[in-house]
Amino acid sequence: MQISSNDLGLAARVAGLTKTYGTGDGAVMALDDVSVGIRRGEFTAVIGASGSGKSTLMHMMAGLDTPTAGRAWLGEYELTALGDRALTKARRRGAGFVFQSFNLVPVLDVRANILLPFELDGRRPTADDEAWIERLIDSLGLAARVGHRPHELSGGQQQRVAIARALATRPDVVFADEPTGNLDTRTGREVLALLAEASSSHGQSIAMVTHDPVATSHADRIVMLSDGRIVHDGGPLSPTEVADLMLSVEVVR
Ligand SMILES: Nc1ncnc2c1ncn2[C@@H]1O[C@H](COP(=O)(O)OP(=O)(O)OP(=O)(O)O)[C@@H](O)[C@H]1O
Repeated sequence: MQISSNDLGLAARVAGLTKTYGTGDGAVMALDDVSVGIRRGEFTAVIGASGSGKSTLMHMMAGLDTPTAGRAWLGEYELTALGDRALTKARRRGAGFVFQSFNLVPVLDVRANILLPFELDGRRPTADDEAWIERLIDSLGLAARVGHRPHELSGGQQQRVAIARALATRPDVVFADEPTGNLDTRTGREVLALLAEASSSHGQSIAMVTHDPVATSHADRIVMLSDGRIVHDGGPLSPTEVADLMLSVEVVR
């Protein structure tokens, strides 16, 4: 019988996930038998040193890449049971993305960038979607910028457009990969607060990958990877506690 993530109150989950890059002597095991679920409405931070497997895990959970072994579910779909076309569709419906490099389409204005997930999915926003998008544009402080193109915006504004785009379709999970990596400290903090607000006020499930202990301060849950394995999974921690945790894992390695 198929048990989807939804059946377990999870927005996404992976079981026994392994990812090996390359073969023979050059093979790298980026993920080693990882099982974890993203709980609905929670802001989960995935932390770990460079090379610990954070981005690989995110890519497998979001259906951007396929595992060597194990299974992955996103919302109602088992990603690892789908062919290419169905996988693309499941990812478009189930995942929103915020990347370090913003990844906005340069020739489209702000509004068209935010509406892009609908366009790609071949559907028109409903009246309810439109109202939600207007709310997002307002609450993210983009109302005066909707007709501008990305190069006319600051880095912080571009990331706010990326957040609006990721939230627009109310996906099962918003995956954020080092969302503050290209921003100054103050703008980075604002972006994190906006993501946290999306989770606390609107029940948006968020999985954020970061190696910055300060970026985890809004997270409800902290999952830590080391050498492709989960070595910590618990409630909120202060940046100092996160830094200590990362240091202790590095020392043990
Ligand atoms: N396409 C690839 N080909 C070969 N090895 C890869 C590939 N992608 C990742 N790896 C290796 O897999 C391991 C995990 O990489 P991953 O990018 O998931 O780590 P990370 O924790 O996200 O690191 P960072 O914080 O530096 O982005 C690393 O050893 C990396 O070199």
